[in-house]
Amino acid sequence: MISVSEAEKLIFQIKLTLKTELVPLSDAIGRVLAEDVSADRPFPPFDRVAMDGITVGEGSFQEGDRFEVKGIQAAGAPTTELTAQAMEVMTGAILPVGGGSVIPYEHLSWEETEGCHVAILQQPCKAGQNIHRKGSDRPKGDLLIAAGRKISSPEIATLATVGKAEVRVQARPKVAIVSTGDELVEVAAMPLPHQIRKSNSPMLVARLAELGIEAQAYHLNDDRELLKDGLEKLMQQYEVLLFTGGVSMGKFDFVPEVLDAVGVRKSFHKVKQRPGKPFWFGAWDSGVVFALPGNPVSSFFCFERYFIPWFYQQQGRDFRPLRVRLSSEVVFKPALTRFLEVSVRQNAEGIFEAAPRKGGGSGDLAKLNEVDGFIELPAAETTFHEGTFFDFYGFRQ
Ligand SMILES: Nc1nc2c(c(=O)[nH]1)N[C@H]1C(S)=C(S)[C@@H](COP(=O)(O)OP(=O)(O)OC[C@H]3O[C@@H](n4cnc5c(N)ncnc54)[C@H](O)[C@@H]3O)O[C@H]1N2
Ligand code: MOO
Repeated sequence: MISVSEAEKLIFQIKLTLKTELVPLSDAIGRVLAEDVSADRPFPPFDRVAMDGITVGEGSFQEGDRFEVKGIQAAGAPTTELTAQAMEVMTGAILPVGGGSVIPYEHLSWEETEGCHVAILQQPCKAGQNIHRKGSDRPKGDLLIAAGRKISSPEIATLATVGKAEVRVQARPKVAIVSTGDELVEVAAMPLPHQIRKSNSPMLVARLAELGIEAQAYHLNDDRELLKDGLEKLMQQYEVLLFTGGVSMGKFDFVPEVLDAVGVRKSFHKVKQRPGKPFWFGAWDSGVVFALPGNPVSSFFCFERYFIPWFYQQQGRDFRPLRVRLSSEVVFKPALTRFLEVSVRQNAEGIFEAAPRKGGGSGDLAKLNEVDGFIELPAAETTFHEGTFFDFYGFRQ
């Protein structure tokens, strides 16, 4: 049996070659950028008027200075030339030729003299004020976003402004979830006394959807031949197979031997952890298998602890668990890493406090409704003191 950190290391060694694809900008949110994005023009692309008011010629001016005002430069109108001492200009307009600074309406009073509009300055005006100079944010060709960034709304704005109606992003891995076990029936079915409804696949499909992955769910019964045939077909179509169940010591736990029979190379079977000890992991040339233990809490926690960080790594992103403070002492004797269910609240000082939640074992899926995630208690210790910080794997958004 290997440790959690050894398991993680072996998992991280497996790298998929993710393809890229073009998607419309409207579908790019949450995807990972697969191209560098540079400024197609200077930012801003012209000397941009930054306040509604008037533009006057070069130089600085004093309170009481007077300007004859003629004409108006609206946003969206091609540039014009200053034909008097000043021209009205609107925010977002290109600065008229001859304009040297912009004085907002709030700093002006007005007079009508012999058919002329005259603006009188009420405050001093600095040379060049209220002009957002061409290229002052970024020069043309400047790298704005490097490939590998997860696209959020600020990136959408940048992509839009450089004209990316279509964006090259990393393709998502093709993922199948395969539940196993003859005791399992469909969600809509009425189970017989010895049966239960499938809950692991809907849970994992939902969790993958939160990660932006649309996974397909399959079920294979506890039969070597059926498992082998099913597995061979799935390996043709998918890059990631998430098995649940059938990996421990039972007489019908055929998953490890069938994976071996079809040529999936085992990286490890069994990890010094609770829950999730019988976790199996391996890969074939173009894909990877996470064979998660069937108990719902074990399946879920192994998915959170191993699949999600691995998925981040495939995308070139860092996965950093939040550090949280244990709010009461915990004693755990076996020499296993303990993934302990906790509720987490931020206290008045801004620290995240993790309160352990007692409950059943790894079959107690109802308990998951009452927790926010789990903390990882290292195998080397048995007493975990109040006030100590641990890594937190949260599953609520
Ligand atoms: N002799 C031993 N027995 C067991 C060991 C062991 O080390 N030695 N480990 C125990 C631990 S720990 C776990 S975890 C389980 C994992 O076993 P399997 O991966 O083989 O899972 P199953 O036996 O198929 O199922 C376990 C349990 O979970 C329920 N289950 C399975 N799939 C689903 C699903 N899709 N939705 C809802 N519930 C599911 C299943 O009905 C079982 O009750 O093994 C222990 N045994
Ligand atoms: O490792 Mo199992 O998940 O304790 O029931």
